[in-house]
Amino acid sequence: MEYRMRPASDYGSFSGAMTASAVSLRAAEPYSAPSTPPPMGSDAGNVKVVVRCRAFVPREREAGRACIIRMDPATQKTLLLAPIDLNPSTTRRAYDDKEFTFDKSFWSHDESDPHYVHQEDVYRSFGEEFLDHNFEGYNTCIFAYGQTGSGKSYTMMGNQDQPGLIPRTCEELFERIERDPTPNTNYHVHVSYFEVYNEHVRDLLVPRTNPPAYLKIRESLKDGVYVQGLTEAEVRNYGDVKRLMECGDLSRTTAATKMNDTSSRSHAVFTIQLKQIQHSLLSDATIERCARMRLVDLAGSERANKTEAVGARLKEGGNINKSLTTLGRVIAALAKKGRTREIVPFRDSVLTYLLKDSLVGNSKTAMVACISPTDYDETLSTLRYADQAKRIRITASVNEDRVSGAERDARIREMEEQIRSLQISVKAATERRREEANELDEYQRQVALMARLNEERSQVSDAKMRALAAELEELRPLREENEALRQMVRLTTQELKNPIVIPPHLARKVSVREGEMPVGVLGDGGGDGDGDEEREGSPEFESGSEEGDDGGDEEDEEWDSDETAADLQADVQEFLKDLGMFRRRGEDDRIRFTGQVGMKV
Ligand SMILES: Nc1ncnc2c1ncn2[C@@H]1O[C@H](COP(=O)(O)OP(=O)(O)OP(=O)(O)O)[C@@H](O)[C@H]1O
Repeated sequence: MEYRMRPASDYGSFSGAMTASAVSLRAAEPYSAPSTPPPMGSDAGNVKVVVRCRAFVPREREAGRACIIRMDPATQKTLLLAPIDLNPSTTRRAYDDKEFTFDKSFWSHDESDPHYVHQEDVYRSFGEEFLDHNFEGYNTCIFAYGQTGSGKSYTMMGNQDQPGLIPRTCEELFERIERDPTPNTNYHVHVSYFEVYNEHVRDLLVPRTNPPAYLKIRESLKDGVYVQGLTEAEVRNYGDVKRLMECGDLSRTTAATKMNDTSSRSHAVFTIQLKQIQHSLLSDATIERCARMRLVDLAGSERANKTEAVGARLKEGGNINKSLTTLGRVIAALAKKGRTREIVPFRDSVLTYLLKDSLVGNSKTAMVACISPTDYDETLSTLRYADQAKRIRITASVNEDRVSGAERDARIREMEEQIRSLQISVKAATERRREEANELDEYQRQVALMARLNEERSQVSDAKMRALAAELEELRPLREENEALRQMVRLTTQELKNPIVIPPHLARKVSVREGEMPVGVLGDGGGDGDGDEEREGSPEFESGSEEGDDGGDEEDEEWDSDETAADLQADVQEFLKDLGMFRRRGEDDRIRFTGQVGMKV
C-alpha cells in the first residue's frame, strides 16, 4: 500500500471535528471523543500525559515517507492525519484523521521549527516539576511508552551529547543538594536499576552471569511491591550515578531489529531513593522525608511482520507485547475506576505488578507517549493508550515522619533489640546448617566406604572362584579314576557275592589261561546268582575248550575258592580305604575354597 499526504492546508485549524474510529487496534478501549485534561500544573491527581513526536530516522528519510503528525503548541493538541491510499482497490479500510489533547504535545520532528522541543525543554517542562515533588516528599514515576523505535530511550536516557530525563533529573538532584543553604539537613541518595526481560527481573547493577540470576518480587504492607535482593547503591554525587547508569545500560538487553538498530528488548526501571533528615536544635526533633523516583523506559510495542523478528527476537517481542497489553488493560480498568467494580489485573504481568504502586498507590505519575511521524496504526494505538492513561486518578501524599528526640532514641533501642534477636537466630541457623553439612559429609563418607568394601569382597569372591575352578580341574583325572575304581569295585563285589561255580567235572576240562580270572569266577556277573548256570556256548567256555584241546597234558588243579575270596576281600578293603582318603581330600578342598559344607565333589 502506498500513501500520499494531503497538503497541510487541507487540514485547516486543529479544531476540525474528528469521528471515532472503527479500526480495531491494540488499545484496550475504542476511541471516544477526546476529553479535555486539566491544565498542566494543576494538582488534580491525574496521571500526566505528554506526547512527543520524533524526527525521521534514516530508514524513513530514505523511503521518502511523509510526516502524518501535526501538533499545536498553543492548545497542546496532536493531530494524526489519515494517509491517502493510492490504490483503494487493494484495501477496503477507511482511515480518518484523529485528534487528541494531552498535557503537553512535544514537537521534536523538525529542528528548524521554532516550536521544536529539545531534550532540555522536555526536562524543564515536567521533569523539573517532578523533582520538586520529590523534594516535597512525594513518590513519583515517569514512564515512556510507544512503538519500537519511537524515541523512548532517547527521551528517558538520551545519549552523551543529548542527555535525557534520567541523567538530567539526577544531575539536578545533586545540584540542589549542594546548593541547600540549611546546615541541619542530611541527604541520603540510593539508586537501583533493573530490567524486566521475558517476565524475569534482573539486577542491572551486578555483572551478568550465566545462567542469569533472576530476582523475586515480594509485596509487604510496609514497602508495597518490591524486588527482593536488588542492589541499592548509595551515591554521593552525580559522578557516582553516571557510572552506575552507564554500567546498567551496558548490561541491558538490546538487539538490532529491522525497526531499530539498538532496540531495547526489556523494560528498564531506574529508581532513585531520596531521604532528607532535618534536625531541629530547638526541639531536638527530626523530620524524615522519603521520596522514590521511578523512571521507566518500557520496551517498544511491535508487530512481528514489521520487525521481521524470528527465534529469540520473536519470543521477546511476544513477551513485550503481552506485558504492554496487560498494562493497557490495567490502565483501562483504572481509567474506569469509580464507574465500575472491575478488578485491576496488576498480577497478570511482572511489569504491571511492579508498577502497581505508581499507578494506584501513593505516587505522582507521568506518561511520555513517544510516536513516530510515519506509522498510522502504531501511532493511533499509542495515542489511544495515552488518552486512557490521562483519566487515571492517583492520590499521592507526602512521606514525612516527625520524630521527637525521645521517640528517636526509643526507636533506636527497639531496632538494636531487633538486630540482636536477628543475630541470635542467624547464628542458630548457621550452626544448624553447619551440623547438617557435617552429617551430610559423614553420610557420604560412609557410603563411599561401603562401596569400596563391596568392591573388595567381590574381588575376593572372584579370586576364590577362580582358584576353586583350577583345583577342580586338577582333580578331574582323580575323579575319573575314582569313578573307574568304583565301577570295578561294584563289579568285583557282585562277582564275589555271586560267584559262578563250575562243576568239578567241567572245570577239569577248562584250562585257565595265564593272567585270566581263576575258574569258578568266570563270567561277567550277569548270572542269576544261583551258581547252577552252565555257560555252554559262551566264549570263555569255547576258549577254555580250545586251550584244553591244545594243552591236554596239564594237571588238574584243586581251586580254593574261600582263599581267593579272602584275598579279593582284602584288596577291596584296601581300595575302599584309598577311595575314602580321596573323598576326604576332595571334600576338604571344596570347603577350603567355597566355604560350603555338604556339596559333593
Ligand atoms: N527526538 C528525537 N530526535 C532525534 N532523534 C531521535 C529522537 N527520538 C529518537 N531518535 C532516534 O530514533 C532512533 C530510535 O530511538 P530509540 O532507540 O530511543 O527508540 P525506542 O523507542 O527506545 O526503541 P525500542 O523500543 O526499540 O528500544 C534512535 O536512533 C534515536 O537516536
